[in-house]
Amino acid sequence: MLPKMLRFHFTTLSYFAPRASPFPLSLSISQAIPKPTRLRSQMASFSSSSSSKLLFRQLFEKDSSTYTYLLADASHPEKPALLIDPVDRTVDRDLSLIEQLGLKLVYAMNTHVHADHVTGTGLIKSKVPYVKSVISKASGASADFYVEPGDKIHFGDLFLEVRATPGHTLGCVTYVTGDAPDQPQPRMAFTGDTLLIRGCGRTDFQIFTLPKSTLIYPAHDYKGFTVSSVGEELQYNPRLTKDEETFKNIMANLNLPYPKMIDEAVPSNMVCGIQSKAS
Ligand SMILES: N[C@@H](CCC(=O)N[C@@H](CSS)C(=O)NCC(=O)O)C(=O)O
Ligand SMILES: [Fe+2]
Repeated sequence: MLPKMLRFHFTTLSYFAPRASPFPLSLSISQAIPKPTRLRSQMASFSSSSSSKLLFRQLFEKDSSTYTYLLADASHPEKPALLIDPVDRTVDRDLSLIEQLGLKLVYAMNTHVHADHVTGTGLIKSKVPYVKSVISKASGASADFYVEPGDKIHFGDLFLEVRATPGHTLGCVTYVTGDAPDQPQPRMAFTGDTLLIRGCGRTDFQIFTLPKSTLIYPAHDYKGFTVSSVGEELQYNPRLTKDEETFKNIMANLNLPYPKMIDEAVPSNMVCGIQSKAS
């Protein structure tokens, strides 16, 4: 299993979204489902602004120890925002915060199909109809837009890159802040469950091709950590610093309990959190 997880999956986009986008704020996504869509890879035109334009919040859902991340381009007139890995039971809290901050939520995204909680994306869409849900094509789940490795998700002048980081689930992706002059530095990687702080769901070394200064924001933490970096995890992650055989042995003997919500969470998350609707 491990060698497969180490493979690189970057792709060159072969087609792009048309310039006239029906999507609010002229963001990158312009095609609608039902066909899986690709995101425009064109870079946003750069201004001389600094990384201070990124508004960032790390939110926590205690029952599943899940982190939800809020990112927005605070310098853009419409303050477009996105949520990564929202949880259904904290949707009202998240939407209230977004309103208080004067942001316009445009994307509700998942790093993967979660097994331990129901995603908030469907509920968010029912409350804020113009929000579009996003998940990887490889996840097999339904959403408004499907991303693939190498795609870029623009919000205002900022964007996230999509990296394939399978292992925990086949369709796990990591969303990474752009490597460009006016993008936030250090880079930030939203790793889902692929890489946890001093742990992992399943490893994927693709994350470790990022600069050591890259900040790591996983989907869960069970020990009280909030953030790490590629350099720290390379040095101190008790699983990923082992050789392959030892790693396989550790992962085969985690003896984690069956996630309490898996029977409800996975079917729901395959349809964006609401079973009666497509997305
Ligand atoms: N007890 C929790 C489930 C905990 C769990 O299995 N966490 C997953 C990520 S959520 S799919 C995991 O990969 N954990 C790795 C670890 O080392 O803990 C519940 O019942 O929901
Ligand atoms: Fe998970």
